[in-house]
Amino acid sequence: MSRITSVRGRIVYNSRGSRTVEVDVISDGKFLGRACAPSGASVGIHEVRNFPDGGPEASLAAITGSAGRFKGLNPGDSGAVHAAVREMDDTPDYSIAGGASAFAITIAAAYSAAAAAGVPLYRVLDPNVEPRFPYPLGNVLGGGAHAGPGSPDIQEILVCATGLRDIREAIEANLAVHKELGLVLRKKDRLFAGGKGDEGGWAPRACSAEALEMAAEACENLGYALGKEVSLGVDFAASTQWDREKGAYSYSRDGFENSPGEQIDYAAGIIEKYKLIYAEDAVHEEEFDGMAELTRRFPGVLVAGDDLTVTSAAMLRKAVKKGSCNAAILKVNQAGSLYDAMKFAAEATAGGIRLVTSHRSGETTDAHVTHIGIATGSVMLKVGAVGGERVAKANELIRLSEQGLIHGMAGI
Ligand SMILES: C=C(OP(=O)(O)O)C(=O)O
Ligand SMILES: [Mg+2]
Repeated sequence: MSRITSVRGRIVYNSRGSRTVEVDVISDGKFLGRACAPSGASVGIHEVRNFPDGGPEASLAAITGSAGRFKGLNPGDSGAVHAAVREMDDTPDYSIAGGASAFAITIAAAYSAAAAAGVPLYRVLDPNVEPRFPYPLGNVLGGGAHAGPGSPDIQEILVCATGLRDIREAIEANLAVHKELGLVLRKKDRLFAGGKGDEGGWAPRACSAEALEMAAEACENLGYALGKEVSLGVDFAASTQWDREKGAYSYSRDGFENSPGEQIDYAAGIIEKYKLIYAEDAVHEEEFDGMAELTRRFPGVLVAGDDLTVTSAAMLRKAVKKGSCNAAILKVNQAGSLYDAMKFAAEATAGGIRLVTSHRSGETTDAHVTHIGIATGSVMLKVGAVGGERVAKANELIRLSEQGLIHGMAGI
């Protein structure tokens, strides 16, 4: 059995050019596992803290100070690695070391175990998984917290080739829609300079309604019938619009306000008009009942929680009890430790909730999210469409397809 022989952290940079932590775990003096922590921009109130007071440097100090705790552990024993992480920081929200430290150590350890065993990471995460390719869910247009003023209020317009059965075709369909949408935007707005949001989706000066129309037009120009070969999805990230004092959703760019009831009808109207396959956080993160209404109204759509469920088993239990979603985003750094995220995944699957494993807006070039999506039986992989840190995840799907060990696409 392999044993961890060293743990070392360093400060590197994420896709926003911000400082983050990366960890190297080495087992048996030679098997390297490396992981780098991402960061969100639209962060759920119940997520763990990514960094403590003192920022990435404080996380690095915690990693360096605790490196000895991990020595001698089996890198593939996620429970033991998690327990050592909890000795480093036993606060519920990782306020001492930051969730980024827990994230990077636990994923780097799993990678080191995979290197030692000579198997893909997804096999270490679940040795019994019957692997399938999750459908890539690509951000083609960004707004909200991911793009500058003047961009749409809704955060993400997404595309997913749910009608295609080949992973390369599914990736290429997303890329084709992204390209075509760039052409549509240039045609409609001669001043459009090709700006993009944090996740690589175009960030035009347009309201949400115009943005949705142009995304649909791009799909149709390519000959895709919406809801057939290719479907649209939306991450409303509605907590960004929610104004608690007013008790209303304020769409300041789009120029309207929605009461809580109107917000449900607004989201329902978009789901119907554009035949969405995927609708995330359509109401704010504490509105479990509003989410439940949408879940009841649209059983054929993935009505997903992200800020609602924050990769927390406790929040998920509440959502399941209330029927607030039929799908949930899995972002390891919302939970901090990979161990807790995998427990969340198991509980979601047992509760009939479909999983969508996701990147963050401030990403890294790592591709572990691809393996986590496969290991958890996720139906979709929300990893963006373009940008080096986004295609890194799609390219890992292509590499894995060459091994011939993954049989077909996930059933949505
Ligand atoms: C990926 C997302 O953005 P962030 O990482 O900013 O939370 C999201 O909200 O789904
Ligand atoms: Mg989201």
